[in-house]
Amino acid sequence: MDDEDDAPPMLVSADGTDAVDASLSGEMEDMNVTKVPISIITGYLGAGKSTLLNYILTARHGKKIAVILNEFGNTTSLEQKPLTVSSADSSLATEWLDLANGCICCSVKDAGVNALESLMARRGAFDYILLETTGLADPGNIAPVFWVDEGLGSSIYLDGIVAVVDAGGLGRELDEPVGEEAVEHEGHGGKALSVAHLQISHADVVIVNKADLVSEAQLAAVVARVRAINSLASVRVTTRGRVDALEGSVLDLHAYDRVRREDLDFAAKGHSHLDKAIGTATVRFGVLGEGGMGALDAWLRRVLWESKVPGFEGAVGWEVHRAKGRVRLEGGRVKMLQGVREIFELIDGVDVDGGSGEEEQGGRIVFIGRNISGETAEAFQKSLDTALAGV
Ligand SMILES: Nc1nc2c(ncn2[C@@H]2O[C@H](COP(=O)(O)OP(=O)(O)OP(=O)(O)O)[C@@H](O)[C@H]2O)c(=O)[nH]1
Repeated sequence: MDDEDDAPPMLVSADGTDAVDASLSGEMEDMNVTKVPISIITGYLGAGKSTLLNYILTARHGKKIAVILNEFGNTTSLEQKPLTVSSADSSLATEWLDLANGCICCSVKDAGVNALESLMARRGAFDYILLETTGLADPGNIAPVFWVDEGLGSSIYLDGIVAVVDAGGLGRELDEPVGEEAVEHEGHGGKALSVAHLQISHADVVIVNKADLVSEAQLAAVVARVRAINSLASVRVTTRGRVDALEGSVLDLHAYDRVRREDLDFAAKGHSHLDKAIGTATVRFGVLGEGGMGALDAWLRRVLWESKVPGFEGAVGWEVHRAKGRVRLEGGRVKMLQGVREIFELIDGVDVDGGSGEEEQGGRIVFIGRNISGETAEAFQKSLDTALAGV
């Protein structure tokens, strides 16, 4: 939070003094203030999503929150037509409830982006949006709609994805998915992938809920399993969704517009092999010049857009769910990489870390996804080394 990466740009007057034109600063404020954060709450059936939402809505946070309970479970139609999901009855979008803590809650039991657009027409009435998905939703299909869509992107920004898991039931959901729960059967030498895997691998925060129903040892095992699946996410243990501090732990994560060094540190320290279906690969590289940056960008396109590891075409059966990284450029500039599935973005950052630590002598990218471990992870590194050699 106190990372200088996140500081708003300073306004400096044309004559070089620090004075800032008041009207200009007012305008800039207006532009910034109107962007509303949206957090996506996913989680398996009955894991405690509604309980967490109720807790958030009644907690003290001084925010006016709009809640959308939606039917994004049908991800296929959303994927095909992200902006034309129709709302059956737009009148449902205006049911406002006053909550005891001054929070205004608008519950939209509706199906998609149109609901959000009609919600945004009431801009000013709320300053945060929580979207609760159905238990079977795949967040990898939903996140890009809010993250990169131009129309919505100008009024909303994706703050983070929160996955709620049931401490007692998670093992079975991961290991023995049945029916719709099993999204991918074994193949390419990998393990079956469940909806629970997908929800955890895409999450920025995982809430391990129903802690009261398991022993300390079971709880520790579940937390370790979650960390093995997603070493980039932070993990919070709760009973009835009662998270200690909401801001920074569930709300206001800024998980898509910043990448702090410590975000990558944990993932880079190696990962346990408690889960066979989802793995982590960390690639490292030196400080890049312009040519190197171009080569990295081209390599990322091959990997993320075409699902190919250049030079290692035999490496198949893997898929990237989440990618985060920091690239150090000559001259002290930093670029931050954010990726969900095939979509990625390289955002300008500031080199606040100064490259002091050993880890930060160059750049790092962490990939999380299906069958990404061992040989595939090695192939990623060797392939990138070749791509960057001699540039
Ligand atoms: N013992 C215990 N029960 C919990 C906890 N959290 C939620 N529950 C109960 O578990 C049940 C399911 O919780 P919900 O919050 O409705 O779960 P959900 O994920 O919204 O469920 P769906 O919308 O059906 O997917 C409810 O009966 C809750 O009261 C917890 O930490 N401990």
